[in-house]
Amino acid sequence: MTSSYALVLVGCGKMGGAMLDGWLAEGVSPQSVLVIDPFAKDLPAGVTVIPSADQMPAGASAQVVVLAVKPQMMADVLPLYRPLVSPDTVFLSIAAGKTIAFFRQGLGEQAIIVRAMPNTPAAIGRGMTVLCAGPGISESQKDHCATLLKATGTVAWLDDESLMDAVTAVSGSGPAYVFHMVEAMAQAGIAMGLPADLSMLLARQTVAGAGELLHQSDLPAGQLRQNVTSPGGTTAAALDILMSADGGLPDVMGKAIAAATRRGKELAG
Ligand SMILES: NC(=O)C1=CN([C@@H]2O[C@H](COP(=O)(O)OP(=O)(O)OC[C@H]3O[C@@H](n4cnc5c(N)ncnc54)[C@H](O)[C@@H]3O)[C@@H](O)[C@H]2O)C=CC1
Ligand SMILES: O=C(O)[C@@H]1CCC=N1
Repeated sequence: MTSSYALVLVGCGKMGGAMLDGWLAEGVSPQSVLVIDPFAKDLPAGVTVIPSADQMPAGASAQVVVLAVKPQMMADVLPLYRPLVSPDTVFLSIAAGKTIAFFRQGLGEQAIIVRAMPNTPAAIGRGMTVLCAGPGISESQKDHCATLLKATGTVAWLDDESLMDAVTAVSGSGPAYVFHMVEAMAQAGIAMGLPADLSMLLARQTVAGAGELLHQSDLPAGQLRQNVTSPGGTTAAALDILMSADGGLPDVMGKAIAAATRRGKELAG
């Protein structure tokens, strides 16, 4: 077993697994990746997996250690990875809420940390990741992290770490809101008499198609919305409800994103 890894992925669940899929699809060599996860299953061929850090080969080193376990277990897991701390190793956390200060406390002040917030469309190269760098990181290490995450979609850097909980609330959790909208649209179609299968197909294809149009078009979302909306027509009737000043979608979305941001701050501790 080689002991010098380009990537060590600690936790290969829904998000870690999505990122791994994205990396492998973009040509990262499976042999350069070590996954550490006691419950990992269905891993891509060629990727080495071990159940726990104590089974790492002696003297193992890594360019990037991606910390992708639940925030609630991060404090227990971190001390196991202190042997990997070196000036040449970046610890890239994707955990909601957990701060750079928290990782420097768990791994030691010398540890080089990047706090990242990806989302699950990373699995198909259409993710959105925001990165925030801790002290001591070199420009080439920042470039390396950005290149790694660009393999899974779009990347943005943020200087003000205090905004990472808002980032998490918008783009990290955001795919769930969109999937829930599909569920809600399908349910509403059923209420209007559509067969369940057809209603789900309509809702799913409409959101996927609208997402793709948004992706490929240069027009702002508001213009794309107006392009659907004939004066006095069906869309306008629906938007009167969704855009109502009193309890419309902006109001509900504002409350939802504020709740997610608050939860991120709670998870910091
Ligand atoms: N699911 C999502 O859409 C996103 C999740 N995140 C963050 O990603 C992290 C993981 O979340 P999910 O993938 O959703 O959770 P998950 O539960 O699907 O994955 C966690 C993985 O950690 C593994 N694990 C448990 N104990 C371990 C240990 N001691 N050592 C190594 N691995 C261990 C589990 O077997 C599991 O495969 C969280 O910190 C979350 O905040 C960030 C952005 C989006
Ligand atoms: O729900 C969560 O806490 C994680 C972080 C962003 C998406 N999933």
